[in-house]
Amino acid sequence: MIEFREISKRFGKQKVLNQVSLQLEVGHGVALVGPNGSGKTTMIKILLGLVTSTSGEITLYGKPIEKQSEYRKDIGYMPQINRFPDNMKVGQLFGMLKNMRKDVSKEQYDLDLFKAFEIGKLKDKKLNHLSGGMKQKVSAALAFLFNPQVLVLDEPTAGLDPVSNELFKQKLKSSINQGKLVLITSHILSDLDEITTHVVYLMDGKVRFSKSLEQMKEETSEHRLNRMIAQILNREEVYV
Ligand SMILES: Nc1ncnc2c1ncn2[C@@H]1O[C@H](COP(=O)(O)OP(=O)(O)OP(=O)(O)O)[C@@H](O)[C@H]1O
Repeated sequence: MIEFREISKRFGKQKVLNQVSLQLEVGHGVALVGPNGSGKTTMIKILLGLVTSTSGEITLYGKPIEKQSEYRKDIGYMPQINRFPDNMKVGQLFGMLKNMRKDVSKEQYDLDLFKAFEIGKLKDKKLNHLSGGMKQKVSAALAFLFNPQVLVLDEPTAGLDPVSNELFKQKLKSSINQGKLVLITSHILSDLDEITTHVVYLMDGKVRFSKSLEQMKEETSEHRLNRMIAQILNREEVYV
């Protein structure tokens, strides 16, 4: 569905992504993991058109995204850092975005997280008065609101309390089961355990490995994501 074809990115002299090729399919829960600074957020931003690649291309259903303007509408995005308009109230933000997306009817809205996180109760609160976790909840509810086929979530669980974290994971699980594509980054691997169907491990701007969970389970005989990843990395180091 989405293909990264030899994507490279330089910031000045620094090569942040080095010929990254990757295929992402509907119905997959893809965990994009790797050390700090390995290029995860940059990959996501290139996919969303927020940063331009130095070379390579990304295609959606075989067509380069550069030539499409509407493709972003089908991607729900939760950024690592939320930048909401300071003086706006929560209710006003939802109202404004609904007005901008007249292409989606009310019946199509996905209000599961909006309801689960009780965002309605926050409608008169100013966005800059929200706590970090509340902002994450607003951001999560917005990412799902217009029922996109693809969800791109950059460290979405940071700051969520345990109950909200669980509600969020269940929502991700059911979205993947419904055939959506979820691309998620997190350093908290236990948060990814139940939702991941594929792991892409990025290191120094290169894909160190990209495997399905089944493949990783078979190769390692482990059940937890952190142990599987650690074993695969250790084993590869021996052979390098
Ligand atoms: N706008 C920018 N200008 C210059 N360098 C940048 C810019 N954005 C990112 N970088 C650099 O690119 C590298 C990769 O950053 P990126 O945010 O993609 O990493 P990450 O894997 O998401 O890291 P983390 O796990 O810490 O969130 C880092 O060295 C970062 O300093």
